[in-house]
Amino acid sequence: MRPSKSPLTHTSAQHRMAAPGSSTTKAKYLLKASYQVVVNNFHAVVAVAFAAAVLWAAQPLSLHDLAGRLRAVVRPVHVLTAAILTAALAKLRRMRRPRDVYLVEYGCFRPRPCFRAPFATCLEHVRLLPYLVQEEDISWGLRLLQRSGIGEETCVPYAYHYVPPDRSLEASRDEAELVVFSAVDEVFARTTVRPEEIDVVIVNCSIFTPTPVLADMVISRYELRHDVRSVNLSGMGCSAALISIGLAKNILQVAPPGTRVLIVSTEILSSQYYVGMDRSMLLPNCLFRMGAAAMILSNSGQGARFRLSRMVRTVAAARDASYRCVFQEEDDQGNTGIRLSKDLVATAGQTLKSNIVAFGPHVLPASEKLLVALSLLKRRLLHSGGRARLYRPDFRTAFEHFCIHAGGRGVIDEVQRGLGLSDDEVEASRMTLHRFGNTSSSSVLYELAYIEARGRMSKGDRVWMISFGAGFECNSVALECVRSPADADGPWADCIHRFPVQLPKSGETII
Ligand SMILES: CC(C)(COP(=O)(O)OP(=O)(O)OC[C@H]1O[C@@H](n2cnc3c(N)ncnc32)[C@H](O)[C@@H]1OP(=O)(O)O)[C@@H](O)C(=O)NCCC(=O)NCCSC(=O)CC(=O)O
Repeated sequence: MRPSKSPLTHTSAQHRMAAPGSSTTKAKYLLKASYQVVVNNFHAVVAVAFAAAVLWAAQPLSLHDLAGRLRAVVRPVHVLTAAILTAALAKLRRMRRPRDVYLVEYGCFRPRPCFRAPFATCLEHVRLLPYLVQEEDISWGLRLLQRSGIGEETCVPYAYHYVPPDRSLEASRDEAELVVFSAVDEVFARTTVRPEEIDVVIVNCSIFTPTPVLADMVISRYELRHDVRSVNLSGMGCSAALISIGLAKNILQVAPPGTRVLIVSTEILSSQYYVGMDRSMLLPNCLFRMGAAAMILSNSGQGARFRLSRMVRTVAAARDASYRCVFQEEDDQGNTGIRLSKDLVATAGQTLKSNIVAFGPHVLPASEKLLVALSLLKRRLLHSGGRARLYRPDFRTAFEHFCIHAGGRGVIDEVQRGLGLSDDEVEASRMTLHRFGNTSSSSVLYELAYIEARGRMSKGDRVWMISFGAGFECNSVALECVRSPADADGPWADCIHRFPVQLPKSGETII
């Protein structure tokens, strides 16, 4: 059974439809709604006006006279030619259009409670480690953890529970087998697709790239066909799930009908535990948690859950500061880790801006595009340079749901501010960060699962997935729900009744 909508939170659609209070806001609301209806249905409005004008002009004529005049002008051969031409044009258009691509189903790894890393455990664990000796650094880490948006239920791999952490290849492989196979088992359990029906496998994992690669590990475990194609993406950070989706989409648009791609998105943490003292490199120990998601994509819509529409990638690696934002390197003592720059949040904001400049025109309705164009024109005409504010398009007119990479509280704050979203609209991201932590590339799928587990996804709803990652990249994917979920199972099954939870205000510490 799908849980009912919380009385405290409403969906973005409900939020937008809420009746405004005062008469001025009511008038503004009506004006905006009428503007949107007219501009977004411009063709229909013109057609209706034209038909009305014709009818008005033909008013003195009787129906019989009108039919007679039409017969005199339009011959059967004209009608036949027009019908053949229309059918041929429609066929040509269909042939030239790339094939539609669908997300058939997805599944996420749900960690068992034995993997939990509550704050008290982290604190005790870190005090037992031989590396972090400064009490000052320990309290800094705890403060950061408490303010990061991460909750008490997030999970780390077995390797992190050891003192000292087990950073061996074997530990990483064990973690990979656990999270990847659980996610793939889940996606197969949720569809009628069988492993032997998979034609292409794409696995993305940034840090851990064993030989043979993780894609081969999946092929071996599920005994996929000998002619299966495989791709393994590494080093592409937290935005790699959407990169994999983009790659699958490109393949499926030219592949024979019925082709299926299995995508696995994960980050394997075991070998990555940073044991030095550099704070920028300690940050990933605080933020990253275990997770994985598997997806089946196809160019056949049979049984599919979502249709993919636009995908836009923005790669800012040409700018040195962006390139070094998420950087794997050795510290002064030779300890390897990922350095997260203090500029990351600002860089994410800038890259998002470039991304929406490219993405917006494809997804926004005409009413929003017109307002952007008018504000650009105003700036030009007034020669005001940067002084006249550009209109910020309202992406809530294009999407009902937002899945923003749960990179950290700062990242979600920045996107919420940049896009002007309400707390309800970023709820899925904040709750995912709270319950599962930063699970890297798979986080957007946990967010999609949250929206579905809350019973908010309906047929026709549009979803915007936004991810950020090393490079530095900002990627966007638009999806449209073609079938709502049969159940609310998935990674949230055992805890959704407790969500949304009240989060500490930014800057507040708990202990
Ligand atoms: C970590 C935070 C929750 C902390 O927020 P706070 O509200 O506590 O305030 P704050 O920003 O002033 O930070 C608190 C303390 O941490 C320090 N601090 C913050 N960021 C730091 C960094 N990158 N390196 C070193 N120190 C850092 C500050 O100097 C300050 O220290 P002092 O207390 O001494 O003054 C937030 O800044 C945040 O969410 N940042 C973004 C996290 C991030 O980079 N996520 C992306 C992960 S990468 C990813 O997801 C993509 C990928 O891997 O590809």
